[in-house]
Amino acid sequence: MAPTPSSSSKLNHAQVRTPVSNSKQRCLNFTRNNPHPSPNPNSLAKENPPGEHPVEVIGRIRNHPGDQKEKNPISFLQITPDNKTLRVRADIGYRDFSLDGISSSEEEDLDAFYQKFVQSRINGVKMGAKCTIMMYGPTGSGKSHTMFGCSKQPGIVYRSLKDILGDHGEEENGEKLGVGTFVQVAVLEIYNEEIYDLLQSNGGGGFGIGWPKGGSGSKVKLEVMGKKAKNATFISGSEAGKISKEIQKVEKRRTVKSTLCNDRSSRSHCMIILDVPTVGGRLMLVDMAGSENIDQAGQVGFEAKMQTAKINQGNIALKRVVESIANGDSHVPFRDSKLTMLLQDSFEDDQSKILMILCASPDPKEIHKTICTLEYGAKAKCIVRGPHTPIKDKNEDSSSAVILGSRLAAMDQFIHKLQMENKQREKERNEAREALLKKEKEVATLQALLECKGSGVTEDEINSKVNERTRMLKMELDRKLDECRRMNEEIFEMERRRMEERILQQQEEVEVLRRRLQEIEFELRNSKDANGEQNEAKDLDGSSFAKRLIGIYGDEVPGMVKSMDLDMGDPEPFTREVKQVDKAGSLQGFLNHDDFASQFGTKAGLSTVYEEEEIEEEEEPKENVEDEEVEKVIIEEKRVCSSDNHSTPVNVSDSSRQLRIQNIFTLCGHQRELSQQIRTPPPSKAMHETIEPHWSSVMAAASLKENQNPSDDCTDAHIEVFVKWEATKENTGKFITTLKVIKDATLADLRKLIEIYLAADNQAFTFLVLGDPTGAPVQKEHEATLRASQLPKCNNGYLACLRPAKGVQIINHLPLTPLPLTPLENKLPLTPSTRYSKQGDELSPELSPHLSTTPFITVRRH
Ligand SMILES: Nc1ncnc2c1ncn2[C@@H]1O[C@H](COP(=O)(O)OP(=O)(O)OP(=O)(O)O)[C@@H](O)[C@H]1O
Repeated sequence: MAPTPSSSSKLNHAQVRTPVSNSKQRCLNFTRNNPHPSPNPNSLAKENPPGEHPVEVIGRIRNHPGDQKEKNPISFLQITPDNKTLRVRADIGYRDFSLDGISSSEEEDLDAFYQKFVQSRINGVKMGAKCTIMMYGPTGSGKSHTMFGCSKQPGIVYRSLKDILGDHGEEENGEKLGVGTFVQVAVLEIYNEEIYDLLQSNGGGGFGIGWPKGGSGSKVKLEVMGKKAKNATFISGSEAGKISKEIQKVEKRRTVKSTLCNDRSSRSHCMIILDVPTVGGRLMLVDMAGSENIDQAGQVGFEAKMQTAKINQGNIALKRVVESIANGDSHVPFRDSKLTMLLQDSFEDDQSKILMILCASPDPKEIHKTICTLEYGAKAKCIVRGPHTPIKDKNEDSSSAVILGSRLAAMDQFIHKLQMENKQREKERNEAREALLKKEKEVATLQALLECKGSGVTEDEINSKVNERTRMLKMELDRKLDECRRMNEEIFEMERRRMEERILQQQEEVEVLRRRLQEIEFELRNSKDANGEQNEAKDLDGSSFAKRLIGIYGDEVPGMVKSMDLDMGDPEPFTREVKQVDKAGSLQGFLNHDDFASQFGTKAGLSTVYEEEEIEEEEEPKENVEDEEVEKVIIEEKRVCSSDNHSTPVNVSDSSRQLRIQNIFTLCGHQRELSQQIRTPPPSKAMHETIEPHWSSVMAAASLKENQNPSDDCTDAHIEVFVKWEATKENTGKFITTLKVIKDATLADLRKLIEIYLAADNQAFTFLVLGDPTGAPVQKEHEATLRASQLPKCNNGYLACLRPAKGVQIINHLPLTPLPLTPLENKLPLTPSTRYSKQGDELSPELSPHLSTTPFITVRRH
């Protein structure tokens, strides 16, 4: 075939496209451009000693496709640490494939891969070796990517060129490169079982469906002659860059088509034949079409299916060739496909080596294809080249016996290898089975244990424990309950005893009191005898009083105990002092505790309220007033019992004891009667001096004559004033008290007394001038100018009517709730009602109800 002038003219001297026959071209270049003698083929033959494996198989696992990377972070492919075995894991188990090397593109990029597995081969080619590098694998597994690379990383083709020709340009190292190495490159495509010369173009014609749309013209079909493509065009050159560019251009002319497996699936096998004529080296780079089957490729239609079938024809033929060589078949079907025809030399030439790169995808969906690819590679790896390769056309004289012997030896080796592998697998399987059995036993043991533990034993244990615990808790609870009960009983018993003791103590006290009273009664009787007839009535009354008292306390009234209990707990006991004032208004004195103690002993201290009963005795001569205790006015005061307030300190315990008893009497109202019988000692000087002279005179004159008939005490010097509230719709006009004051006492003086009386109630009031038709209240500033004797007269006394200040309610002196001493109160022999009932006709009709409803007990406040 004549060279194409046009193509020749386009290229420089180093890049000549010369469509000549292989033999011619080789011969030409070898003689013309090789100044150095080619390496001795025998020396290369020595590098491939008989019986060695001419096919080296390397696995390359591509990256995870972008979208699947995160979905399948763990690949089903596992590389052993020695990088020689690839384990394919499936649900049912795994399979190990022993290869000459395995590389994962995630760990080793193209550059690393090339340096590790390819570069040494290329260096051999540079030195004159023959090497075929084949990319085998399913579509989309990265064959083209590894072979041609991408924009970022050049593939094996361009790196090889660079390694063989060097990195430098011609201008820089022209001398060296020009003289040294140059290469001839042919680019062929096997598509549809036709060989096309990608470096040649028909300039416009087309080959129909499948041809590149952007191509500048139709591709030139080549015939196969022997084991070579006849008239294939070569690019000759020593500049790697330029040649690479040319290859890049024609690479795009490859037939590609979008399939289900690959957007730009190579529908053809691409073969780049790179001769290094100077040394006789040859590099054949084969990027095979995808090894997928027709269905997987998703081709529709008869023609498309035919295409796929034809593409696969090359793969299938190659597979058969590999198998038959590996099997030592007498006939190797090289002629079954154009691809195998062109690769025949690679397999048969003793000096030729094959590097088969098995491309696989880490996608688990591709597991089946991956396994097929690896099986294929494993088989290729088993190819053994005998000491005398049966290349008939070279060694016509070789005896068939020798060939057969070497093949048998290879077969034996292969079988032995397989047997070893089988043994290894068997061993592994046995080990795995043993491990499995062991695990199963363990599981069974654990299960048995679990069942054993899960049986009724545990339940019984739990139940017994629960019962035990419940019993213990119950016992503890019972014990605690018993303890509580015992404690309760003890406390109750203790309290009972204490109460009994108290009662006994109080009974004793009452007994003592009773005895003392009897003594007093006795003394009184004696004194009565001495004082004549006048006192007789008193004695009688006194004796009756004493009898009553004894009767009352001898009765063991429950209320009594109660009242004493109440008083015992009083932290600030109050004591009463009696100011006894004679009719002349002179202060007789206070009854202090010492006097009480001397008179009644330490156990009893009674504050007494004098009560005049003998109204008939009021006409007694004045001169006898001092000697006789006839008319005594009592002012009742509350005072905190403390040592400061007394001239003589009192023993605290005795004092409180006295106070308690005194309070009982006070509450009972009997102390009046008691005091009636007692000769009141003169007031202490200190006390007497503490009272302001004028005020003391008023005070002395004033007395709370609750139980006394006012008429009894009216003298020339003193007047009696009945104090009551004004009767209105809301208030019934209650009687408050009767005051005995000196005649000159003013309303202001009265106010003071009344205020003392009402102190606890704190009720503001104004005096009303009764008799005044307007009933006008007396202005407070006028009170000092108005005399008590100017008040309206009433029952030998005077009536002071008080109007409560606005908004102030009159407090009823009667207790709202009955006191605990009600039974005793009810026993009081003297009540105002009884007293006034006697003389009710003497009282004005308005005053009578007030007086009758004013119980004496109410005037005592604690
Ligand atoms: N190792 C890799 N790293 C990054 N991308 C890769 C790698 N291998 C393949 N690819 C990408 O995957 C896609 C398919 O790869 P490629 O064309 O090389 O597959 P193939 O085996 O040649 O398929 P076919 O047989 O159909 O031609 C491409 O886009 C390529 O860039």
